[in-house]
Amino acid sequence: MSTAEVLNSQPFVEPVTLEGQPGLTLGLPDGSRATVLLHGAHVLSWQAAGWGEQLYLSPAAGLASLQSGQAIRGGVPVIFPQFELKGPDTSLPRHGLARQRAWTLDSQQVGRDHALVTLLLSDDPITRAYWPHGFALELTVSLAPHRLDLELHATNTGDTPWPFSAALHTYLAVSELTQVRLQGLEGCHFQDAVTGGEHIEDHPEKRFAGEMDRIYAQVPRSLLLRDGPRRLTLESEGFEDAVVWNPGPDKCAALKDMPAEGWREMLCVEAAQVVNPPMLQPGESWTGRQSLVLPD
Ligand SMILES: O=P(O)(O)OC[C@H]1O[C@@H](O)[C@H](O)[C@@H](O)[C@@H]1O
Repeated sequence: MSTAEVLNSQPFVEPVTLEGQPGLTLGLPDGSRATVLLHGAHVLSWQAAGWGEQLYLSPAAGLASLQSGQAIRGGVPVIFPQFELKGPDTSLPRHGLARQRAWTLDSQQVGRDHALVTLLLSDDPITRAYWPHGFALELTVSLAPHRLDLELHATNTGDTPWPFSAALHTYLAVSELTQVRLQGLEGCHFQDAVTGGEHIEDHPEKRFAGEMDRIYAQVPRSLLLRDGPRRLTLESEGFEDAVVWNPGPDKCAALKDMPAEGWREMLCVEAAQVVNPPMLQPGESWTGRQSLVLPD
C-alpha cells in the first residue's frame, strides 16, 4: 500500500512544515484534517469532511517570517496567563505568553476514528523574566468526524499561588460577516470594549455589521453559529465566559497582518476565563475545553 493509501485508510498524525514552521497534521479517512504549529500550539486549520475550512487564517499572517515573541493572526491563538491587557498581571505582553512561544510535542495517539496530539509549554528563563512563576500548560487537539476538541490544562508547578486568565481565541471562517447569526447569548451580561459600559444581551440571535468587542460573562455551555446552511455548535467546559470579536473595517485596515477586507470573512468566538481569574495554588490544575461540532 502506498503512503497516500495508508494515510487515506486510517487516522494519522504526521509532522509537517508550513512556510518553514514545524507542526503536525492530524487526519481521518473521511478527509478531515487539522493542522497545529509548535509555535503557540496554534491550530491553524480545521477542514471538516463535507464542510471545508472552518477557521480563518489571515493571508497576511506572515508565517514565513514568524519569530519567537510574535503572534499569528487567525486560527486559534492560546491566551495565557493574561487576556488582552486586563491582567491579572498587566506587565505581561498583550494576551500573555503562550501564543508567542515554541511548544513541544508531548504525545500523539490515533484511534479507530480520531487523531489526537498534546503539546506542552512550561516556564523557562524567558517566561520567568516576564512572569516569575512555575507553570505547565498542555493543549490537547483532538480530531474526530465533524468535530474538533481543544483542551487547555494549566498546572501550577511553582511554589507560590498565581491568578490567571485564559482563552482559546478561535477565529471562525465565515462566508460573509453580515450573513452570520450567533445564538445562545441572550440574557448574558457583557462588557463592551467598543462603546464602553456593561449591558445585558437582549438578542436571541446576534447579527454583525462591523466592529464588535465584547466579553460575555457566564455564558451557556453551548452556542450556535448559523452561516447559510452551516450550523456550527461551540461547546465549552471550564471556560465561563465568551469573547466575541470582529475588528470591523477601520481597525482591520490598521492591522498589518490582515487584508483590508479580512474582517468580512471572520468572527472570533472565544472560549474564555476572563471575568473571574482563577487562583491556582502550588500543585493545582485547571482545565478548559472548547469543542467545535458540525452536523453529521
Ligand atoms: O491583536 P491581538 O492582540 O491579537 O488582539 C485581537 C483582539 O483580541 C480580542 O480577544 C480582544 O477582545 C480585542 O480587544 C483584541 O483587539
